[in-house]
Amino acid sequence: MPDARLGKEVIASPLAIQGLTVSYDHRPVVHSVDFVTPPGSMSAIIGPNGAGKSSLLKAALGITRRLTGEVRVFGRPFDQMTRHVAYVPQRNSVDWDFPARVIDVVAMGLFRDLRWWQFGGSGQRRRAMRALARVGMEAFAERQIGQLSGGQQQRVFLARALVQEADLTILDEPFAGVDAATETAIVEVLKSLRDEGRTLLCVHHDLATVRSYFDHVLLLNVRRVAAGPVDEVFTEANLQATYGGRLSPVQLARLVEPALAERGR
Ligand SMILES: Nc1ncnc2c1ncn2[C@@H]1O[C@H](COP(=O)(O)OP(=O)(O)OP(=O)(O)O)[C@@H](O)[C@H]1O
Repeated sequence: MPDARLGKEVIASPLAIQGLTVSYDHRPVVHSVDFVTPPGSMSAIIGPNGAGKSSLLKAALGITRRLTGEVRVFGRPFDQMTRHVAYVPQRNSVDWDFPARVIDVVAMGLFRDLRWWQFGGSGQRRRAMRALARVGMEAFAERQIGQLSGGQQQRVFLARALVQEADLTILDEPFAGVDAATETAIVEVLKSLRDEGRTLLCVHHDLATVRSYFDHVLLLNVRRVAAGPVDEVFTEANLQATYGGRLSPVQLARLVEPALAERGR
């Protein structure tokens, strides 16, 4: 049962982080962060290099134990909820030279749901092929993963998360190093998942696309600068605070009020 001490918002939330501090060698790289993702939302974690974005994700996923504070997935500890969470790591964190076919990598997303005698069944292959079709990669099913382009690799990773049919999907920089067409394709898939009521949380670096891709945002620079709906939180003052005043007034105007910047040309 969910912890009765926690508020209703935390119990209903796909991911609720309270007072989270992550430290390496006694140095906090994430400090006292509170953050709640609303159900059926697409949220971005934004912040400069070294702001603690990946460390926060690792804490949320139970990958690092160097933390204090509380992380709850639908009101429960992550360990009890792993079936409900899919994770798409950074593409460059994986050895793509490992000999494996695309279809096998995608089907691996199903393994935690299966008993050993169910491995290799035709049902799994069908589910993996459906996921590959959703990201436009069914023609590559038999290819070795080492023969794919960066954008194709990212689509395969997304397909691997899709077969899990998770309620919460966490993605670490899903658009890093992909071309515009692949980025658009990935965004469409993510938005369709959100429209099905699923929740997505992405580490994201491109400030220019925050407004069109996401509905909620966490601005992070070791500490939480602000969090909430993009319309309320993605403001000039909050961006300056997050990036330590390193964005020029022109950059800020374009990011915060793109329509106004367009008209002023
Ligand atoms: N395993 C580790 N041991 C020691 N320090 C670490 C470790 N992992 C990360 N750090 C440090 O923690 C800080 C936050 O790193 P993190 O990777 O979480 O930031 P980030 O916001 O994801 O950065 P980027 O945008 O560059 O990916 C950095 O100063 C980094 O050097």
